[in-house]
Amino acid sequence: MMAPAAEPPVLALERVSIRFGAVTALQEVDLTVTSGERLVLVGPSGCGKSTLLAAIGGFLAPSAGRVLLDGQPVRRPGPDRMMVFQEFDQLLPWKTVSQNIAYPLRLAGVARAEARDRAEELIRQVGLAGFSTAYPHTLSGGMKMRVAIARALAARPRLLLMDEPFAALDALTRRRMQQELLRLWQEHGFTLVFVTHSIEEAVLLGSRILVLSPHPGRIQAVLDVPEAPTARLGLEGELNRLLLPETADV
Ligand SMILES: Nc1ncnc2c1ncn2[C@@H]1O[C@H](COP(=O)(O)OP(=O)(O)OP(=O)(O)O)[C@@H](O)[C@H]1O
Repeated sequence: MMAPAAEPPVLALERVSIRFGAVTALQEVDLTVTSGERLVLVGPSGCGKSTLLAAIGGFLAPSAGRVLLDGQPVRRPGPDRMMVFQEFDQLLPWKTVSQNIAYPLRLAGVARAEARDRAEELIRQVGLAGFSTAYPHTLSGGMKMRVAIARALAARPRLLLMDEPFAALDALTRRRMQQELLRLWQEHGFTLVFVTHSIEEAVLLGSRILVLSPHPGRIQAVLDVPEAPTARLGLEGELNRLLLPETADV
């Protein structure tokens, strides 16, 4: 009997290197991400996390190697890879909440009525019912982040790419957004690549954690996140030792 074929990865990086002049930001990174995974990238400042995300997004071409989405080389940004940043000004200030969410759909050729319906559905799902016609400057930082997430999910991307999305939020809002992201993941089952500096956030949100080491950026470790809370605490300890070796025993 033939073994069942393994599901092809949504994303594959094959020996990806990225150089900026004399600086090698990433060196020969190999990685695959399967459908529904929540991959979190951690590592010290300057290790290449944002560079890796930009290459997946199609904003940066690798100096060597390939980035494949569903087996096809990534050459440019596209609505199949929606990006969420930490900046509060990532929304278009002259468009309402609903228009901000519908805009990328319209650009991707979705009909006006369907774009509006999808926007309204996502507005409800991220807890912003009643704010469809509000403009970004009237919203709090947390609400703007909800709009950015709604906009990304409305496009039904193959990959949701998030670059430290909650880093600029206050601690309480950050916690709430983390829980809501997990809830949205349960509803939508999207595939997530998430960059953070926070070990706690990585363990909370990730199903797998990739640790990068700097200069040049390479994969130092790939760790599965266990379900059991005690095992998760152990993983936090392990990540602390990997990322802060000099302070691990203090
Ligand atoms: N456009 C660029 N031009 C030149 N060098 C760059 C550019 N972008 C990134 N770099 C360099 O590449 C390396 C990786 O940067 P990157 O921003 O990807 O790291 P990071 O892990 O996201 O850092 P941080 O956690 O501080 O955001 C750094 O040495 C950085 O100086």
